[in-house]
Amino acid sequence: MALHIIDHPLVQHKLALLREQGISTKSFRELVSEVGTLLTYEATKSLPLETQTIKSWEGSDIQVSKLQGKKITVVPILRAGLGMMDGVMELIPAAKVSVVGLQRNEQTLEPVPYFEKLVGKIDERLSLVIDPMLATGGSLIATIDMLKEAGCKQIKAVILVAAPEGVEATLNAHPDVEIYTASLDSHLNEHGYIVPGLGDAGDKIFGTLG
Ligand SMILES: O=P(O)(O)OC[C@H]1O[C@H](OP(=O)(O)OP(=O)(O)O)[C@H](O)[C@@H]1O
Ligand SMILES: O=c1cc[nH]c(=O)[nH]1
Ligand SMILES: [Mg+2]
Repeated sequence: MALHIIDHPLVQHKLALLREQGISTKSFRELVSEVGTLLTYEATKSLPLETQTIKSWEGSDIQVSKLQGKKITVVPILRAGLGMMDGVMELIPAAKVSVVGLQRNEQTLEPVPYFEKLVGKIDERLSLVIDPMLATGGSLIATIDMLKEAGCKQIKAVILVAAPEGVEATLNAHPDVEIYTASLDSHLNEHGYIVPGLGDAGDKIFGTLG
């Protein structure tokens, strides 16, 4: 299945706290990071394991399961994606980071690229794209385009809140990509904001609201 809605009680509780009007920058930041960790746990569930033989504590040979050598690159979409970084890296601390900078034009809602620094050998890696918001899908689709152009073959997106419009557009453009989200919300408003959504996630994480 290409869309995974994570209904774990901890995810849903933290999402509820994120939706509160007037939430402080500190609380918003902490919760975005925490939900990032929990969604990453789900998004990495299908990583392949291999059996290895090791010496146990009392000297016998035992068989254990370890992650296969599949390497991961985490891909935060600037700015708001940075808010999930610490939480995501807590579970996969050895992952390399590929940074993509996109800013939505507030009139046209088109993503405007301004930065791209991908890690090497991306064709051998799983890309885990992280962004709190999937609205029209323009930013995620542009990021996936960049990753595929660089040769990446396996891509998952970890999103806090998604709009149906953005999920549909992304899966139409890139049916092979898997999306993990805490919520599929109702719709986009006339300004392209997700309803009920979280408001402007970048501004709330960086404290640039108002
Ligand atoms: O699906 P879309 O319609 O493309 O909208 C989603 C994008 O918009 C937000 O970023 P924004 O452009 O506000 O930049 P910021 O993170 O710097 O605030 C959000 O973090 C996504 O990247
Ligand atoms: O609802 C939205 C849509 C785009 N970007 C946000 O930060 N929030
Ligand atoms: Mg923003």
